[in-house]
Amino acid sequence: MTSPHVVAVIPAAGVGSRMQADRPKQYLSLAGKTILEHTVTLLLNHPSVSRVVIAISHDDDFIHSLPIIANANIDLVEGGKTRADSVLNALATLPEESWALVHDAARPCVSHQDIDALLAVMNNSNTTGGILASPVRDTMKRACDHGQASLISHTESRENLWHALTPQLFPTGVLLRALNKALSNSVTITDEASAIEYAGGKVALINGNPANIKITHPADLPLAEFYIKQTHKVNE
Ligand SMILES: Nc1ccn([C@@H]2O[C@H](COP(=O)(O)OP(=O)(O)OP(=O)(O)O)[C@@H](O)[C@H]2O)c(=O)n1
Ligand SMILES: C[C@](O)(CO)[C@H](O)COP(=O)(O)O
Repeated sequence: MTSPHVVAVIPAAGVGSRMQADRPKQYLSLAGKTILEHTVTLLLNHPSVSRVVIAISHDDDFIHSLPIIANANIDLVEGGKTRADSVLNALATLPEESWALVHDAARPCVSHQDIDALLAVMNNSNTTGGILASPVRDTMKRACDHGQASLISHTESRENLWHALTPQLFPTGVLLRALNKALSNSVTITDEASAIEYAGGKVALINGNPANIKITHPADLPLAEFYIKQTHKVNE
């Protein structure tokens, strides 16, 4: 049986406002390469990934300075106003029968081992697809919504609560239709799984390494640098 066509989709069209850097965070340097180069390289080097599609901002001034972009298995598409729009634009260029492995550019520390565990969902007929996720480990508090951020409103149960990570893996055609349905109904979509859930699909949670952090704030950079050095040893 031929293995399904898996295409990595990398949303990389954000501005990284929370990072407060002089450039979009995916172009900040970690361990000698940009964050985007780390992410693209690890996906290109995975044996099950046939192509990589990167969604970039229409005014991206950095992408063409990255040597890896010349790779024949990389396509660039224009991103959109939101992450979901950027993913949609990339999905529109893929074969309907492929599987889309959607992974944030800002998550350069994912391991091939975790990607292998996620890919197994393609053989599970009981679910639409799956996502890497990590169980919540802290007590969760909901803040008061009276503008007093430091006050606790109440404690939420953390039972069965998970952090959604990426990659998130779904059949391309199913995901495209689910995203279009959710967005056309003005549903707030912050990950692919929420669109699949909205469309009535079943999403498998695959326990992933919490080192697969999304670089969001300045404090994440030294942590990501440490994890990247660990992940390189594992992925090689
Ligand atoms: N319109 C957008 C917004 C985000 N992203 C991408 O989605 C991923 C996760 O989003 P996030 O961490 O929020 O990145 P930014 O939107 O850049 O960050 P911020 O919210 O701090 O501005 C990032 O790789 C980002 O580049 C995208 O492709 N298109
Ligand atoms: C997709 C994601 O990384 C899963 O946790 C997250 O939803 C992205 O959120 P962001 O606000 O776009 O960074």
